[in-house]
Amino acid sequence: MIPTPALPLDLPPGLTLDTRPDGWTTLRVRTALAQADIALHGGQILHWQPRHAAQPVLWLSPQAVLRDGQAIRGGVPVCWPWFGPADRAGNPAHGVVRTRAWSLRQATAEADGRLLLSLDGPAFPASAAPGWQSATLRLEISVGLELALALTTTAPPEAGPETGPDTGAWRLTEALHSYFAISDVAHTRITGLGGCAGADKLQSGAAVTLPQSIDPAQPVDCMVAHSGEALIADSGWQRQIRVRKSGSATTIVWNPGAARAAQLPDMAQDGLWRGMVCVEAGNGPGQPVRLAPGATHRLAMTLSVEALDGIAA
Ligand SMILES: O=P(O)(O)OC[C@H]1O[C@H](O)[C@H](O)[C@@H](O)[C@@H]1O
Repeated sequence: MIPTPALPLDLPPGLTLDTRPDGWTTLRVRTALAQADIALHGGQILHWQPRHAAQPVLWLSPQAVLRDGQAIRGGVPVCWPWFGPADRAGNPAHGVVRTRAWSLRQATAEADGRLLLSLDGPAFPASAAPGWQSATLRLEISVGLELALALTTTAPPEAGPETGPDTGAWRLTEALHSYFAISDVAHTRITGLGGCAGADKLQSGAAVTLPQSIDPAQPVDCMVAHSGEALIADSGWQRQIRVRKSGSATTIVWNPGAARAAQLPDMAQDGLWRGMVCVEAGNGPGQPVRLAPGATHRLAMTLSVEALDGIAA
């Protein structure tokens, strides 16, 4: 069933509703500063391109589908209230909100040309994520020459399941799982994570320390302790994408490579994996957030794109 989106009656200039041929609704932002498309399904930004960028900044699989209960492959999926595999059988990876309908709470056009959107997280049954159904989740999106995303969690008012020093707290893992568009993995390097330590998911979670320059032409799936910025330098498109973040103690770097991509939904088409890389802002299982009942936490990410200075080999 395609949910009917709840929308404010008056949309500001630059924001329209787009009903796609498959019946799903996206919010379409077209301003003097940038263009963006946002699906209410998953509260997921699918496209952002500031006016000075010749190419979209976010990658969206041409095979992606908007389907109830399914995640959209690309853009910035919201992983919440867990990142990674579920801790109980039958639950999906990466939480319960990337496959459900969010609602638009507010949309405003700012005097400086930015368009601000505020989305409320979806309802979900208690069985999907026990206790979390009484949390409040909100995503704020600022579309302009930069793209800023802020995901705010207010923990349930009741005591959570944690024991030990944080008895009664809620354990949250999460990510803004950004997929970036690149000209080709062969022309791209990721920097800013050199020396950061964490887990290599390709080696069953073995300890890893990242090099100064990551070559995404080799399969990579690492979650490392890192709270600074990362750069995605692309000599093919002569640009670099800057990923800044706050409230995030983990950065996740992922490219599946050819063999794994062939097994993944919406990535199997020959060569699609070469045009994307994920550099994600989160709080992973190695650095979970523990929230007292009713406490608030804000995970934020700001993206910008600029001419390439040089590429680290
Ligand atoms: O296929 P999905 O459930 O969307 O997950 C896609 C990817 O997300 C993250 O980047 C993880 O680190 C990967 O291990 C995972 O494969």
